[in-house]
Formats: sequence, structure tokens, C-alpha cells
Amino acid sequence: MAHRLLSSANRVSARFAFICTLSLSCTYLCYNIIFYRGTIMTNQGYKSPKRKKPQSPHKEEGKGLMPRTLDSQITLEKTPSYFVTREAPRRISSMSHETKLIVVVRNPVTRAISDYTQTLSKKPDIPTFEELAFKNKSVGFVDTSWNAIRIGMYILHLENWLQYFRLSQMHFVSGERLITDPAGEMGRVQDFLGLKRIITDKHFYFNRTKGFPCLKKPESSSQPRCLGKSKGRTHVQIDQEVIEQLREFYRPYNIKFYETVGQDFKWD
Ligand SMILES: Nc1ncnc2c1ncn2[C@@H]1O[C@H](COP(=O)(O)OS(=O)(=O)O)[C@@H](OP(=O)(O)O)[C@H]1O
Repeated sequence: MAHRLLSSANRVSARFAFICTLSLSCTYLCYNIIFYRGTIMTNQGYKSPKRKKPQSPHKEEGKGLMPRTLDSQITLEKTPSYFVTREAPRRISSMSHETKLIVVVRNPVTRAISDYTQTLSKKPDIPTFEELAFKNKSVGFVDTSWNAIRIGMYILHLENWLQYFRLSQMHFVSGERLITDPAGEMGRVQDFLGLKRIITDKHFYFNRTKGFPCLKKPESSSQPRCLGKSKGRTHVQIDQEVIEQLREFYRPYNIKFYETVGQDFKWD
């Protein structure tokens, strides 16, 4: 199955793109917009094993889950947690060395608060953000074992990916610019995937009620399309002092990340 999937004799494309990045950093939006393009097949609709959390793709399992695509199509997979899953880069690279990776990143402090806000909406009894974020708040000792904090240390995860993929195979989308300039950001994604720029300014409008850009009427529907209620909800209020402490904490990791990817995301 795996071999057939990659064989050009079967007229099946070997072009894969993974959006395998950080939960709560607009990956869903990016995925949805790309999906509106006709050239892309996704693995959705394929029977995946029932599982609570997405697992890192096993070599064979990953291929089995991918739809067969034509040379003119790209197979797209979106699982935010892959970016921070240790085995994911090795497994994805053993599936295809030429896979393209799209990583949507966002200020790690905002990301942590967003992550906490989401957990709190499901489990209202959890400790406060401050209690979880620090081992010792008075000395600013941050608890890096808390996932909401650890995921934002992007450079550590990226180094794991760079053992298996070239930087030129990766494209980093700014979560902040995806909100302020969705067309510009999606233009760069289309360039990276080698696609003609079809998604442009005329596909978006700013929805005042939602407070975010939304897609104008997609071809398949008569209605405009905004993301759901759980995307872009009001964040829990966090003390400015706590935010400053976390900014300090993330600064060296951010700087190393900017240097490695060659882009300044201006989170400081
Ligand atoms: N156009 C538009 N509409 C709504 N939300 C938008 C949009 N663009 C970006 N965002 C930001 O996307 C954040 C959710 O990211 P994800 O969709 O990647 O989350 S998830 O990983 O699928 O859970 C979500 O984070 P929160 O604001 O923390 O909820 C949004 O800020």
C-alpha cells in the first residue's frame, strides 16, 4: 500500500504537506483556507483508528491513512500536536523525505494563556494559571513541565525536526499576521506549496461580531464562513506582572528561534 502510494506508475502523487504545529495558534484556520482550494486532498474522510489523542504517524499507518492523490494534487494533514511529538519527525520523514511542513506560530505567552483558557472551559476546577505556570513565582521559576509552557519553547521542538528535515522544507506562518493580514499570510503559504495564488484579499472580510477575519461565501456554500465559537474566545485575565515574567522567560528561546528560521516574529 505504502509503495503504491508513492509510485508514479500508479499516477499517485508523492506530494505531502503537513500542518503539524502548535495547538491554539490558528492552524485550523490555515488548514481550512488551504482546503478551499481544489487541488488539495486531505486525510479527512479516511478511516483512522479510533483514538483519543492523535498519535504520531507510524510509517505504515501514516501512509495507509493518506488518500491516493493525483500528481496535480497535494495531500494535506493537520495535527497540531505533531510539532511537539518526539517521534513525529522521524516517522513523517520515513514516510516521505520531501514532505513540506507548515508551522503556525504565535507569541508563546498568548499561546499559553489561550491553552489555559481552553482547558478551563472544559475543566473549571483546575488551579489558577499562575499556580500552574510557576514552580516558584517570587523568583520567577517557570514550570517547564506544564504543557502550556513547554509547547511555547518552539526552538526545542524545531531542533528535533531539523534532524530529519531541511529548513527549506518548512514554512512558518505568523499567527498574529494571519489575523491582521490573512490574505498576505496565505499568499506566502500558497507560494511555499508551489500553488498559484488563488486565495487573495477578495476572499476575506472582517467580521465585527466575531472580531476576526472570516471567509466570504465559499463556492460550496451560500453563507460566509467564520471559525467556530471556541476559536477566538475571550482569554482569562492574567496579571501584567505574570505576563512580564513569562516574556522574560521566553525571550532567549524566541531569539534562538528567530535566528534559526531567519524571521523575527516580534513577540518581545
Ligand atoms: N479568523 C480567525 N477566526 C478565529 N480565530 C482565529 C482567526 N485567525 C486566527 N485565529 C486564532 O486561532 C486560534 C485557534 O487556533 P487553532 O484553530 O489552531 O486551534 S486548534 O489548534 O485547532 O485548537 C484562536 O486562538 P484564541 O484567540 O486563543 O481562541 C484565534 O486567536
